[in-house]
Amino acid sequence: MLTLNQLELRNFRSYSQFSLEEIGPLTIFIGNNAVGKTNLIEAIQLLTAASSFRHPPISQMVKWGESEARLNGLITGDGRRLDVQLQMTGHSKKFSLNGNRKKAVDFMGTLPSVVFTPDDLQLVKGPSSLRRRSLDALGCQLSRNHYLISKDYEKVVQHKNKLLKEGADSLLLESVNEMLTICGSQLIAYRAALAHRFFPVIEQRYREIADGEEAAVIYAPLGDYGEGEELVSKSRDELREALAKKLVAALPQEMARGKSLVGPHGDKINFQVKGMPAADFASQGQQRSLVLAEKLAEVAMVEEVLHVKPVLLLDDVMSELDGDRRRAILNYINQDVQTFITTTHLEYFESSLLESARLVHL
Ligand SMILES: Nc1ncnc2c1ncn2[C@@H]1O[C@H](COP(=O)(O)OP(=O)(O)OP(=O)(O)O)[C@@H](O)[C@H]1O
Repeated sequence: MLTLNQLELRNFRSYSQFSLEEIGPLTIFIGNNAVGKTNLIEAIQLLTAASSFRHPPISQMVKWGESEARLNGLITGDGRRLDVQLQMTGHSKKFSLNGNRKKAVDFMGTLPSVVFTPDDLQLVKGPSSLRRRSLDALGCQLSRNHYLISKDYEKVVQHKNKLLKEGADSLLLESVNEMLTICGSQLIAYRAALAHRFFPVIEQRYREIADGEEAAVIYAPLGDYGEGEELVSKSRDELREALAKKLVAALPQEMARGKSLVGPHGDKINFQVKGMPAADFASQGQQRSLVLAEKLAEVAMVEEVLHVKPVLLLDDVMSELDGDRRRAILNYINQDVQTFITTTHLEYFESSLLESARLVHL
């Protein structure tokens, strides 16, 4: 099993220097508010998933007054020793693996991670963009193509929005729509394939956490193209045609509003509990169970697809969960997933767990 064995931060956020060696299966970072706990979770996420859940500009991560930040990690296991490094200056990020420069896309599969923060509790009732981002973040860690296509699609939509704002003519917009159709239908196909595999795992985890209560997660991007089995059975050509038609129909309205309105950047992903839309009806407890089910399902998916156990990063979520839901997470931790937890108080943890943890006071 691959694990993060050493971690070193230099001039990263609030840290001039921080290092931790011989890291074991469970580490708990304890400290007061603003002491730098989340900064450590972010550093580990950058060295594993090559991204930060905070989505900051690079310059924000370099310690104030410094010109360069550096993160180093040593990943060991399965007879391997991997030195991972991320150097950040004002505008650039450089990843390297065993001294060789890597693109983010080639770096991110080395040791994946799943992160759970209090912000994730907005996933159920918050805007669809949060659920799309969450699905794509998993997809990007699982598949190089998902990453590349979502980046390409983002660029084309940005370009189209710029043209729409500038009042470009329909001929130019139609040619951009052709590119959008190609990348967009591919992105839909990747999302559909992932959702088809991933959502039943969320539903299963939810049943386990919520005493058999039924939940569903639904991705139906192209209206009458259905969801689940029906959607994944569509060929790439069918998806392309369906998206192209929608883009043609929407163009006059897009030109009038100066904004791109159709495509996977507007896809809806919705949770249901007992057949009802969770965004409208789920209680606080049901929302927490859904998000927890999603996170545990992410761990399972990474393991199933990449045959690597991800690192689990739990940023200050224990205080947000009740006893049963905390136990559901801690059960997972027992199933040997290397885990990092931040907390301001240790009272949320059972003594047996604390005995097996390394406590790092900040
Ligand atoms: N680029 C930076 N340079 C210096 N300090 C920074 C930088 N970015 C963030 N900080 C500081 O890091 C601190 C926040 O750290 P962090 O978010 O890790 O806190 P935390 O321990 O998780 O707190 P809480 O328990 O309140 O969530 C703040 O004091 C902030 O000012």
